[in-house]
Amino acid sequence: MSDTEQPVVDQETPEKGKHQRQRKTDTKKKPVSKKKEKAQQREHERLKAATATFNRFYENEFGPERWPVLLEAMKKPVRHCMMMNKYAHPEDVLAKLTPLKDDLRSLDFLSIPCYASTLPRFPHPSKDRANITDCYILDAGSVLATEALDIQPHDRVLDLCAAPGGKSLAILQRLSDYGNLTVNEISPDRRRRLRQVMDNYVPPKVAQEHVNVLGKDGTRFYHDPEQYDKVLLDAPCSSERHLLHDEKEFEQWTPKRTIQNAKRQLSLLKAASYSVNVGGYVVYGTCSISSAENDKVVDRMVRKGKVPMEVVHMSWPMGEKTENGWIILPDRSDGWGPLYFSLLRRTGVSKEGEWNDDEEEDDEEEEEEVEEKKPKKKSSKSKK
Ligand SMILES: C[S@@+](CC[C@H](N)C(=O)[O-])C[C@H]1O[C@@H](n2cnc3c(N)ncnc32)[C@H](O)[C@@H]1O
Repeated sequence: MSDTEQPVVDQETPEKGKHQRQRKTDTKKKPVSKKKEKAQQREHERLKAATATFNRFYENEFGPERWPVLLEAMKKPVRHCMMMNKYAHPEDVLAKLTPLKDDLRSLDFLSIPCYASTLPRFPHPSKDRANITDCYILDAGSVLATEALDIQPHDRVLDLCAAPGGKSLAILQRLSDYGNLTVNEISPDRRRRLRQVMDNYVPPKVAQEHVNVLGKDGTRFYHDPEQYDKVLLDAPCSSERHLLHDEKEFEQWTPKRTIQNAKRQLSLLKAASYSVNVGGYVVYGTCSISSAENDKVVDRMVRKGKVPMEVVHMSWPMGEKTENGWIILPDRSDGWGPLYFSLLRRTGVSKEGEWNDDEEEDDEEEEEEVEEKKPKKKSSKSKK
């Protein structure tokens, strides 16, 4: 799922990856040493190979007609929206929005005030009279994922992979004085950013009484069994759209990466399911387009049944229905996404002591699936 926070992005100019910047300097045609030339050649070959593998893999997923269209849409800059912060003073917020009213479009399908903009740039978030920041810029798809949890004012909520905190903030917008939110983040640097977001957006009294920041490994989050009404698992994932804008990261991509991610995602989903009440809900989400990281993770969670979970099939205002959830893809959703999410409900108590017994067997199963997908030389045919 998308890890977007306060990007100062130009909405119309494509984000310039290092690759694009590199090309610009290359056109100056300085004499290049043989050694440098060879290094450039190797770099070029690596990129070409990664591009070919990437395209083959996802053409297999989406079919030869859809994939090029989706790829082009993903190369465009991510579309953002402006989520208003309910803790900011209403008069200050009104003063900010009034001059912008012709450029903002309210996203009415969301339950918290969010705006899309026709401006090339969103206005910067600013401080209200009490030093609370008034708005947060994020991918609108991200708000949709938290909407799926249908947060009630009194809910006890866990955000298991929370930094930098856009979705935690979206959850807080719906909680009242009776609810509380636990935000967890493993990375110390990112946790610092998360705390900063909480400090900037949430009044100290609310943060003190209703927000709990933890730094645990989410795959081992087993100390709070059946403690939460709702759990958001916005899982670390392949983030293919971001990869397309970062040449160095993109070069590292192989189909194995999606399988490694899927393993970690399943461990996180198990812990999330263990933490939710019987009858409570987990939203599992990613910003990956790989079904191995999306429907298949949910499938394996439900199939294993050690914490009994069922998929809740619901209707949704945007995106495409998948086997276990919804996916919002930028070629068909006005530039938003990618975002996958699935809503799961816990249906019973967990069976103690049987947690990890057949994980190894599962992992081998998945590795085989990827190996099988490798096409033979030069075959451009896909299964769809
Ligand atoms: C997709 S991002 C979350 C974005 C966040 N929900 C938001 O809306 O701002 C995933 C986060 O999970 C964290 N993470 C990765 N592995 C983790 C683990 N084992 N336990 C907890 N957090 C983890 C990453 O550091 C990253 O910050």
